[in-house]
Amino acid sequence: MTTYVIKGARILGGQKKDLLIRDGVVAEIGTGLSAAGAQVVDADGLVALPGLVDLHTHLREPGREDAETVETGSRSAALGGYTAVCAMANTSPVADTAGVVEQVWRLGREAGLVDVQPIGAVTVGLAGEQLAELGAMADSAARVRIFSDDGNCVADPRLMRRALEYVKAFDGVVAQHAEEPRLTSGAQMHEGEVAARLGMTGWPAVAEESIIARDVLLAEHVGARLHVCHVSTAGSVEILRWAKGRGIRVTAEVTPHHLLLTDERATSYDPVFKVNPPLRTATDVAALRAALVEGVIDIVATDHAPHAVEDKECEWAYARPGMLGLETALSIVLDVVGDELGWDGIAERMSRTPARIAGLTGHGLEPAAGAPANLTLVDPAARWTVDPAGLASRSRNTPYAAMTLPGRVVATFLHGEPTVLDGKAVK
Ligand SMILES: NC(=O)N[C@@H](CC(=O)O)C(=O)O
Ligand SMILES: [Zn+2]
Ligand SMILES: [Zn+2]
Repeated sequence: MTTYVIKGARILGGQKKDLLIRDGVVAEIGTGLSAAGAQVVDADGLVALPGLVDLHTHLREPGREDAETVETGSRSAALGGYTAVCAMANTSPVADTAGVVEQVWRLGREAGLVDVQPIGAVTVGLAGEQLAELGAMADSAARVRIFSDDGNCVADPRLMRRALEYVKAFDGVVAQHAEEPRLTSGAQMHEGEVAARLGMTGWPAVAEESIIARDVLLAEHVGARLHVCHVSTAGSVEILRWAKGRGIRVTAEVTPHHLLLTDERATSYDPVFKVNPPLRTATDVAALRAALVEGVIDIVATDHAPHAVEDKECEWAYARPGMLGLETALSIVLDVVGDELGWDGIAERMSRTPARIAGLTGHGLEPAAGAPANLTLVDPAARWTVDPAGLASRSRNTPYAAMTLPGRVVATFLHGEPTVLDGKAVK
């Protein structure tokens, strides 16, 4: 293994330090460091963050390798500054058995670009009828701790209760896609003024909020951990604030796109803006930003949802919901709440807290002597323009095409080896 000396990176607290990286760990941290045969990485002007952790990524393998593979999604993640991603279970076949989660976990190891932590399905085939073999997935080599039917809501309250009871035994967590399906049938976008103007069927905020309200009460009743995926409304924030005030064990994520974009984008009829839950109003966006800064929403998760051209470049009504996120997440977060959060807040919401929720002990750690060397170096002064064709993802469905964004990932280190150097993937 190569030894690296990262020279003059700004670490949290603002000091400039050198980091000596050897045998997968930060061996030394100080000033004027050098080591025989070491490769020097000039980090003058760069900020060192703990490697980012994404709690919500769709990698599409097995089943839709034309849209993304574990390898291409992992490369996207590394370029976005991530060292770990949690891979959602809505693959084909669904990740509802020990066999499938172990396959995804193994593919992640083989790609070696980020740590891929599979998420297991809550119900067999995401059908919402029968609990999947949660215990077997937890005991497998993939050591699954997060369970989600994401894409679908676990709508049956009795199944949701049983899933919460089951995962409590091994301190697992159920990550809910909060969408009361009876309130969203045929929905195309956020139910509101814009949908009325466009004549599209709406997805009302209450479809999300009613499930979150129900689930925090179930989590309280059971005493188990609940995680709420992609929170998108101001009302959801109020329910979460109430639940946290009561001491209910609930965490929540918001996506970069829900922090930036609104339902006005649908007026373009460009399906790149079709996503689940839908883009909401400017009032919702403001509430989500404030909740993330305050900590009512714990983390940013990308909900990176690659889709093949034929599933996205078609009429709005037929397009699949979802958008890319891994390569742009940090820049969007810096753009919308960077000043309020500061670097420590960014590290908290994009690395430390997601690592803690997922139980990924080697991630989300400050660079310190002896800690696993999972870190990312960011140039806060750089700006870059998003070119869909230049992304490492196999898909092209970014809503940020041609936008110029702040902050560039210059290098990412995974277990002491670079996956990204000079802003380019190493392999
Ligand atoms: N977010 C989306 O719009 N789509 C996701 C599913 C999901 O996250 O619900 C997908 O798998 O494409
Ligand atoms: Zn979802
Ligand atoms: Zn998702």
